[in-house]
Amino acid sequence: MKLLQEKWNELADIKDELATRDWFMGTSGNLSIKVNDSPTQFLVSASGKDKRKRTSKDFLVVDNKGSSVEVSDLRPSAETLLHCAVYNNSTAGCSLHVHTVANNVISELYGRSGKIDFKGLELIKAFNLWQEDDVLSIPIIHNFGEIPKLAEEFQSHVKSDKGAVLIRNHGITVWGVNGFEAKKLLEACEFLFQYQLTLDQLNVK
Ligand SMILES: CSC[C@@H](O)[C@@H](O)C(=O)COP(=O)(O)O
Ligand SMILES: [Zn+2]
Repeated sequence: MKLLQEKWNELADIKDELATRDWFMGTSGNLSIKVNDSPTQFLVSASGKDKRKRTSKDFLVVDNKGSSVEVSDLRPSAETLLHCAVYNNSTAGCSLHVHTVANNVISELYGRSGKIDFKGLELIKAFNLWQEDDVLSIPIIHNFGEIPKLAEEFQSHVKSDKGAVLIRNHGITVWGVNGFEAKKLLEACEFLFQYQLTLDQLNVK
C-alpha cells in the first residue's frame, strides 16, 4: 500500500475512534497527519464535515502554509494553520483537535491563570513525565477569532514533538510523533480534565 493511503487509513481510524467517544459534536474538531518531510505536506480533515462519517472526501493534502497541493473541491479545516504551526515548529507527525465539555469547562475555570498544572497523577506519564515531582503544565490561550492570530499564539507553545494546548471555551489541540502517540496524549488530557472537574465538584463547600 502506498504511504499516502496508509496515512489516510491511520488518520481515518483515529477519527473513527474519537468519534466513538463523541468528541466531534456539531462537526467540531479536526485532525492531521504528516505524509512528507521537505517539503512538509500533511493530510488534514476537510472543513465542516460530520466527522462521525467515514467517506472518501474526509481529508486532503496541504502544504506547510495550509494550501491544498492539488485542485480540490474540498476546503481544508478552518483551523489548518494550527496544524501548520505544529509541523513547522516540531518533528511531530500527528495533531488532533477536539471540543469536549470537560476541556471547555476546565479552560474556563483555569483560563485566568493561563495554564492548568497536574502533579502526582499517574496519567502525566503519557507525556514522558516519570518523576514523582514532575508537573504537566497545559497552557490555556485566548480563543482569538482570527485564525492567523490564534495560530500565532498557539505556535509559541509548540516547543517539542509532543504537547497540548487548551483554547479557552473552544477545545484542545495535542500533537505527538505519530498517530498512536497523539491519541494517547489526547486521551490522557481528557482523563485529567475529567478527574479535575470531579475533584473540584467534590471540593465545593
Ligand atoms: C462547528 S464549531 C467548530 C469549528 O468552528 C471549529 O472550531 C472546528 O473545530 C471545526 O472546524 P473545521 O473547519 O470543520 O475543521
Ligand atoms: Zn475547533
